[in-house]
Amino acid sequence: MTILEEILEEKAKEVAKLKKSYDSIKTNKLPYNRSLYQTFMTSDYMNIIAEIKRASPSKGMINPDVIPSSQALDYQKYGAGAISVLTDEPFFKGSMEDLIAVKKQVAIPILNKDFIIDEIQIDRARDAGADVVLLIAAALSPERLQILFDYATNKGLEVLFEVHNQAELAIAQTIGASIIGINNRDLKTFQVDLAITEQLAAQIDTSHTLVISESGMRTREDVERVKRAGVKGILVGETMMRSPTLDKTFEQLRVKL
Ligand SMILES: O=C(O)c1ccccc1NCC(=O)[C@H](O)[C@H](O)COP(=O)(O)O
Repeated sequence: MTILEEILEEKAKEVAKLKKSYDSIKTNKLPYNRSLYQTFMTSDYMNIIAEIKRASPSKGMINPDVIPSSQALDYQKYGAGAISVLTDEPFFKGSMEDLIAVKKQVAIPILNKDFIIDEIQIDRARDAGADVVLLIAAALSPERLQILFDYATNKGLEVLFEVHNQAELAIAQTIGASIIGINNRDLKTFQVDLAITEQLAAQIDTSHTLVISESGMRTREDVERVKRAGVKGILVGETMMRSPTLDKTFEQLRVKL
């Protein structure tokens, strides 16, 4: 079984529990309507989605003691265009409480980074104040992706549609995704290769579609490389979470477009 299959198996259990206990009507809803697309398409600098990521399957513990609200404030202060909060608990040690804490602190768009397989997770993301949700092409059938994509967009959320290969990109384009995340990490093998961004971005009309390069961003050279491929945004987790000097890390990665 691949790690993605393991994660999805756990998600199915989580969703089953959520369906028994989650009451959207009783939830204190936080506002959501900050547009990642608008912010990123009109910026002169490489936009950074800085991630709150305590742990991961590929790296184990990364920063278990992080305080999401203060980390998020720093991200915003140093120039993040958006913040991604990994809310999966079993594999990434995150939570929806992390997302709510971040939302209350900052004014920039918030991405709920999780493994969405059901509408109820989209309701929960929206109630918690997420502006953007993630759909991973490798996780679901094209039909199910279309249904969840429509569900999220009809509720006023933006969707970061994540792809890793040619076939997944074709699905994103058929569905009409306007924000495509190219994950450089193979979720089955954990191998990271920035050439994936170069190969796939070349097939996207980047004047209309916002392309985000995800995973493995460490240096200014990495960012310059994906910039040449037409990318306007990067999603950075581990490098941010391990940085002892976030101001310098942002300075290094936030290149002029
Ligand atoms: O990061 C993992 O090990 C991982 C494993 C299985 C599924 C997803 C995984 N990561 C989610 C992400 O896509 C990254 O958190 C994100 O792109 C940031 O990556 P990085 O900057 O390399 O931490």
